[in-house]
Amino acid sequence: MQLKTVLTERYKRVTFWTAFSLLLLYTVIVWNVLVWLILPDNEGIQKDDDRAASHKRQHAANPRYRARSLLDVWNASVTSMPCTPKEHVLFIKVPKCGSSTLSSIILRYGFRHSLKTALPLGSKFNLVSLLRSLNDSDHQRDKHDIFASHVRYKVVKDHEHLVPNDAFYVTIIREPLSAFKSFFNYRHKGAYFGLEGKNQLEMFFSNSSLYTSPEAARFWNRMIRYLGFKVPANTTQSTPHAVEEARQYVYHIDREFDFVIVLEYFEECLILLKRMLCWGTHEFFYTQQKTGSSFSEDYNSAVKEVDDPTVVKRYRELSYADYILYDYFKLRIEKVLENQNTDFFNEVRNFKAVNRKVAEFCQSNATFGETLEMPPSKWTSGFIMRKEYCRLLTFGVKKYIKFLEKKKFHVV
Ligand SMILES: Nc1ncnc2c1ncn2[C@@H]1O[C@H](COP(=O)(O)OS(=O)(=O)O)[C@@H](OP(=O)(O)O)[C@H]1O
Repeated sequence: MQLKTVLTERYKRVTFWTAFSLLLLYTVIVWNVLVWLILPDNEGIQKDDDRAASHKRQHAANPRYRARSLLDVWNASVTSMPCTPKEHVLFIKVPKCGSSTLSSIILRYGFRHSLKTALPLGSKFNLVSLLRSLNDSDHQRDKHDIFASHVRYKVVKDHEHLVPNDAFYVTIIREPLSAFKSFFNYRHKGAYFGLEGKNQLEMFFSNSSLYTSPEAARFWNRMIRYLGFKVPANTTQSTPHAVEEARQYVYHIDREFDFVIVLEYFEECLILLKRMLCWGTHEFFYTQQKTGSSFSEDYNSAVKEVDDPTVVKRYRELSYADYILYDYFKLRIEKVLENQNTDFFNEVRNFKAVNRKVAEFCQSNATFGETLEMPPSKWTSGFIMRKEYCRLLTFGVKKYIKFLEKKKFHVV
């Protein structure tokens, strides 16, 4: 009886341990099969994690990322954003339309958020150089997050494989005659045509041998041509056919771009852009870049203030396609603004006031280390801004290129 009990007990133990071992073996096999089945994904995840970790490491080690701390944005801001910031932006920087001001806003965003930015190679700031950079074998495989250098839309279209599919397409235009005046002054065209003193533009447009000269042929429709429109040959004056072609191209631009900013409504457009991109208000602070008077002392009297009706009429005829472009998008923005509520206009007012304070602080004699403190408001994140941050605000494209190349931002 005792022997039987002992045998039964042993039998039970053996059965238990056999069953346990089999179960363990089964678990190990199933586990291995599962691991084998999902291994490629795991590896992918691991690689991504490694990449993210190395990305973060680079940030920590790279002195240029210290730039972020120069503007401490208070998280307690009332403007919490229930949207995801768009980080793929293609900005077509139409010359003499306030494009450098907007470009530096966008480049700064790319810089502060460590985005991959398409920049010209070396210190040469021209289309050829940007193209060389885009065609560079190291870059060719990768898409770029940010495009904000001078580059014609046609060139971008030819390199569309480098632009993320979800990129936000934005450009800027300006009242055509103002843009032309800015160009005329910046490129010293008065001196080129032997004009001196006041009212140079009036003299230029009252002399047909000047405004019909081969040199002047490239003066007209500069904005729409930059945006890719081929002005039909021999149509310096608008004909119904030429007008229709230009109008069709403007519709095309409207379809291709998410937003066409009109300089005359710059701040309003910045707030609309801020909402569309879901960026913080502080990302849009700016100081005005490339003002005409900084290139020529007599800009105002020689060019800018010229409002002779003949000049206006002649320029309108010669640049008819730019006016079709401008009138269309100006009307568009005015309609958008008509539909905004008081909150929007209060936000614009608030932005102007805060940006003015920022600009004053940056233009003041405050020394490095001094700060500007802005409390949160209904629309603006509160922030503490150190004087050094002003450099980021005033940097133009060329400077960004230089220090992005060096991968350094010296804060002390
Ligand atoms: N925010 C804002 N509001 C109004 N006007 C502004 C603004 N930012 C730049 N500007 C004016 O835009 C002109 C310079 O244009 P760009 O920056 O496109 O020039 S450039 O092509 O990059 O050289 C130049 O115009 P002019 O002064 O008439 O020459 C700038 O003064």
